[in-house]
Amino acid sequence: MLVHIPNVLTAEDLAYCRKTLEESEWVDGKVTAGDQSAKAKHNLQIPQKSEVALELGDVILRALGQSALFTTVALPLRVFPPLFNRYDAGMQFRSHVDNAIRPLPETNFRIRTDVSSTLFLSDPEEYDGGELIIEDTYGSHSVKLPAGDLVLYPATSLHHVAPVTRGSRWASFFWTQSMVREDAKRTLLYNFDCSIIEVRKNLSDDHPAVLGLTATYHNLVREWAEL
Ligand SMILES: O=C(O)CCC(=O)C(=O)O
Ligand SMILES: [Fe+2]
Repeated sequence: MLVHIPNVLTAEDLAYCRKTLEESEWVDGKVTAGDQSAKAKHNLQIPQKSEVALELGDVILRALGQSALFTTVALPLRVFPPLFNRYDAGMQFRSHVDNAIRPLPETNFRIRTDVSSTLFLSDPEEYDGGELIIEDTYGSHSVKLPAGDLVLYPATSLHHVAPVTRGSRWASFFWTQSMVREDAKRTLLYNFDCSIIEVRKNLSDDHPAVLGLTATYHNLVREWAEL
């Protein structure tokens, strides 16, 4: 399931991220790529362990923590520290699938990448091209969002970033290990949750239908969650 979450970053957080990134040093993006994707990847990144990446990553993690939609869509167990990339004119990231397992920097932990995310830091008017194109069983989806908005998609998807032909596209990207590994199950839970929210607009919280649906939602999570 592909989900767009608007306004994950406030205007202040966005301005702070952009200003800090403007003053930072960028390196070749191949540093965090696997073997196949290194050949496909032509962009720049902020070094993963730099203070800037850690500091701005925390700004983003804090914002995600306040997003009920992120929680209900991703059902996060662990979120990889956000990374930052940039495509200037002529840069692109050809078709690839993200690595399944990623070591968490400075720890002995690894995460399984279930959900991939891009948080746009440039507005669509600032560049041409640079669409994130995601393939699924229903075809290709082209994503180009306002700065501060997030897209989540299954990490199992083939995807690419189209060549930027004018300007520069800046983004943060990261992966989430979900409590629910399968996209199909996460999609069912998300749709179920949205329907409960709709029902609660018309029925009181102690109505037997609300109680029953809420109990079933939690019991499905209990059935499917891996912690
Ligand atoms: O820049 C993006 O939107 C996606 C980046 C990407 O696919 C990756 O780094 O694996
Ligand atoms: Fe990717």
